[in-house]
Amino acid sequence: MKIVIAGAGIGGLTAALAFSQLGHAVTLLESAAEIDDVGAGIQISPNALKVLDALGVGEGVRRAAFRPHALEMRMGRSGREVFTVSITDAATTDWGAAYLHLHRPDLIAALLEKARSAAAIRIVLGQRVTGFSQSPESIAVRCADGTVIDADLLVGADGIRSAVREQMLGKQQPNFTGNAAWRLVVPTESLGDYAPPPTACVWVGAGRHAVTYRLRGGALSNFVGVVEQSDWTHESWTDRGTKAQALADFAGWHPTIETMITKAREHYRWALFDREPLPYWSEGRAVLLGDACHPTLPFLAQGAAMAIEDGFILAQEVSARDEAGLPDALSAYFDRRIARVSAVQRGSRANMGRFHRKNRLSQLATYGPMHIAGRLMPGAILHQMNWLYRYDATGATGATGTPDATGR
Ligand SMILES: Cc1cc2nc3c(=O)[nH]c(=O)nc-3n(C[C@H](O)[C@H](O)[C@H](O)COP(=O)(O)OP(=O)(O)OC[C@H]3O[C@@H](n4cnc5c(N)ncnc54)[C@H](O)[C@@H]3O)c2cc1C
Repeated sequence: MKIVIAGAGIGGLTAALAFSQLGHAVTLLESAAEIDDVGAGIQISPNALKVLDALGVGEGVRRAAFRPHALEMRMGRSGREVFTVSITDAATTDWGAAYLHLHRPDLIAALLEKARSAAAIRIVLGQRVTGFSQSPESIAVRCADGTVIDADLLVGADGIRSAVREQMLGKQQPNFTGNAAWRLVVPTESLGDYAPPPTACVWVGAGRHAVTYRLRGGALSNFVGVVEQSDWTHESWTDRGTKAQALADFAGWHPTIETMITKAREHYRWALFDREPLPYWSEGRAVLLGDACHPTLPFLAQGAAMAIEDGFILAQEVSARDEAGLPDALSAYFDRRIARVSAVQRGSRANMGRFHRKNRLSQLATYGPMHIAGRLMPGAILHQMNWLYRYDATGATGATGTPDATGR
């Protein structure tokens, strides 16, 4: 089939590789003049890495990654440990792949290198998709410069403000959560004694939390700091912020946090959005994936992982039938994905509440049991991630995980 994909982000690139591997011709249209990504970190969990392996980018990703040895939670101001749980080799074996940290541009570069070497993928930069019209036989994809491309299937991988979704379901703003996320990356050597631990570490405090981890074999350190920003209005959503504002947001926090903010050269602040699950993801020959249909809060670090799984499963379902079976393929794709992504959306929201305990009493009630569980049953904390991490969209490892949080 002739597949047009709108958006060459993590989801669009993954889908392009999956479709081309299964013998389809792909045109990937990206509105930006260059494909790169913000200098921030991303956690790639085992469920996503299994897909990247199946697409032949796992090795490139591993070369660029950092592998943390533990999950940790600490109090933001004092740095006191709530729990530390080792990510053992046994856990990694059970999940079926490693848990990695990457610099986002490194992940994009690994996907892009593979896509550029695939004869069946044509990448067009600076080409913004504005809409589509379709008949039962084909779909015509319209671009901002007047170009029209005929295809058998249009995949909207065009992110949270998707033009493809807008045409399908009308213009609806995603919900602003009242939170903004600071994101910065800093060379680890510049931090001296205040380098963050070589773990995935969540620092918790009243109305805010931070996550620190290492990238690029440890050479870079990443900081994501989430702060309540309920006074923000539509106009402030694109306000990128300054170092002074980041320091003010985390004033009095542990020197690791303050030093990371001080030493970073660039400070970005992002408004965080959420959206209720959509009733459908396709209309005729147009279909959505990733943030275009399920923007996910970052509190389970699964937004990109879900886009990666989506792209692979969509290509599998489409390829399992001939063109006449396209409506069934798109229904099967939705049915295989909706329970899992909805559970991730709910789990992310619940984690946001857990991390942002306001007063001492609710902090004690939340972090106290976590502290005890970390000491007495560290395996139980890792076990909670099994439904997410064991899942294998490729089926190559026998799909030991479950598609949703109920364990079904
Ligand atoms: C603070 C923060 C931390 C996060 N951390 C993690 C993490 O650790 N792990 C994880 O798995 N996820 C994480 N996420 C989520 C993750 O970043 C997103 O879910 C993921 O990038 C979505 O990928 P996507 O391809 O669907 O969309 P996007 O990455 O938004 O890509 C969309 C692409 O489409 C292009 N585009 C837009 N409109 C058009 C158009 N009309 N025509 C053509 N091209 C278009 C854009 O330029 C872009 O390249 C985090 C998110 C945030 C905010």
